[in-house]
Amino acid sequence: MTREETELLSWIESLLADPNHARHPLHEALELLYHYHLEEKARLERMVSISDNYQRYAREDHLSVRQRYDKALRRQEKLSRISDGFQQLMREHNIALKQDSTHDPLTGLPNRRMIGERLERDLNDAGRRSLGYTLAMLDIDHFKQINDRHGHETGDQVLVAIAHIIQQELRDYDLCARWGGEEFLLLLANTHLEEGRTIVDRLRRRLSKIPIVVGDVTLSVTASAGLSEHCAGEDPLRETLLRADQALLRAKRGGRDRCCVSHG
Ligand SMILES: Nc1nc2c(ncn2[C@@H]2O[C@H](COP(=O)(O)OP(=O)(O)OP(=O)(O)O)[C@@H](O)[C@H]2O)c(=O)[nH]1
Repeated sequence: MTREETELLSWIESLLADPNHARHPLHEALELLYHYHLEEKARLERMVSISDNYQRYAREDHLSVRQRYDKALRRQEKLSRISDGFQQLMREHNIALKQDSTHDPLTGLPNRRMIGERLERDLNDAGRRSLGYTLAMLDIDHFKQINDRHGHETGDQVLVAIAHIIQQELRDYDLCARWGGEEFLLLLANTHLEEGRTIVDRLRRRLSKIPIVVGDVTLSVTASAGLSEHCAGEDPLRETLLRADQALLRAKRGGRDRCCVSHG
């Protein structure tokens, strides 16, 4: 209420209260007008108050819709992060599973399973077949003595070192797998038998010259090998490999530290 309004109202109140004006012809009209004004004023104040409340509720309602939206968005983002993390985990898990099923856990070399797949693929490749395809079975000599003298764990580390040397010595397109125990199978693609013998002999020489150090033990190893070249129509994992195995047996019987070949 403004100051003028307050003053006017208190003036009217004092006029109405003055007994000298009680019989004035306008007294009753002024009194009615005065009360009418007070009622109208109260009504107006109620309407303003309702309007204010309505605006406040509308603001709060708008705010809570936004808050709900933000919360849902945050939850969605969290779910997306969890889902991304889960998918990444599954991808890593699949890669690890594939690695475990196709590689030897000790040396990290491909295992028999991978060799089977690779042989099938390579030997279906007519180009590679015509360039020659040689298998070499390489076996470390007297490996049992290493285990017996230095313990199985040292033996393990020697196998890891041997795997490393073989891989360094081979060409990029060759493949070395751990066939079992101290036996390694080499797939020499684009290679005829005599070239294969040269490669494997070079590898054996290198293997025998490199000192293998495991903790405070330093030792050297020799290896024997049997080679066979895949012939057309031959089952590589049965017939060609069997011939390589027989050649290896001859190398062992012939005194070890040597290479024998099977001419098919
Ligand atoms: N440390 C270790 N030893 C292994 C592993 N796999 C096989 N061996 C051992 O390799 C040895 C192979 O022995 P043999 O088959 O008698 O052959 P060798 O002593 O190498 O003799 P030749 O092959 O006849 O020269 C055994 O003592 C096996 O226990 C392995 O993963 N780790």
